[in-house]
Amino acid sequence: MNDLRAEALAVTYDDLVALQPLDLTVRPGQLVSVTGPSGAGKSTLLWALAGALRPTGGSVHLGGTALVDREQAAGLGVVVVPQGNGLASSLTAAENIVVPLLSQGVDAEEAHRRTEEALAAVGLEESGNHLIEELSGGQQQRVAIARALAARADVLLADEPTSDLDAANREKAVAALRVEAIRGAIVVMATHDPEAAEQTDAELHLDAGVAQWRRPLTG
Ligand SMILES: Nc1ncnc2c1ncn2[C@@H]1O[C@H](COP(=O)(O)OP(=O)(O)OP(=O)(O)O)[C@@H](O)[C@H]1O
Repeated sequence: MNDLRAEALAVTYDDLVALQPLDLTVRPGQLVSVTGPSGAGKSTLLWALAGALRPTGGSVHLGGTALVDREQAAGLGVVVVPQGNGLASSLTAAENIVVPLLSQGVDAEEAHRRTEEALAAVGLEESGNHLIEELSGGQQQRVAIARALAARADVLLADEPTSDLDAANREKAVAALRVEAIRGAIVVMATHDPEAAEQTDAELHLDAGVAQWRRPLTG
């Protein structure tokens, strides 16, 4: 698998500099947290890494390929767990996971197997048939994580994936992200949660768009 590399990546919204030029390389197998206060630029960085934002400056590459838009990045295995989960509320938890897999051409049996495994990884093996609108905020967040797990991403970008979770479920969610890294994925998680950040390999701290390593990546 390929490195994810940002070079002089910068984002400005009108007059607001949301992300100052940033160089970052994350390798397969690494789990990195992005921390910082509200408005620091964490989501902006994740969306820029996801190819969803056209940066004002710099570039993002996955291996030798520049990420130019969200569709292309998704096709290269770049998966996002968005803040606010992005699930279809009138579908069941399992349908939210299985439908995108089927639309990507994953064989039906394999799609259902991955869905069951992913729901189990976040402790929701009993909730697959519940409509999203019937689930709590924390359960919905876990479904969003499960959907990303089932996608078998090369790059998994999770925006505050544990914000609505209690301690036990947070542990499970971070453990599931760790398993993704062990599988060989690049995993970047924005978080406000110091305990979740502590469990990652490195912590990049953002403040007013300026990034500094609190714990740098090694290896
Ligand atoms: N689409 C947009 N247009 C204009 N300004 C934006 C836009 N999105 C974000 N911003 C601004 O850019 C800055 C960084 O926002 P961003 O959402 O990246 O921060 P964050 O660290 O993820 O915050 P939070 O922890 O609250 O989610 C903020 O000042 C925000 O108001």
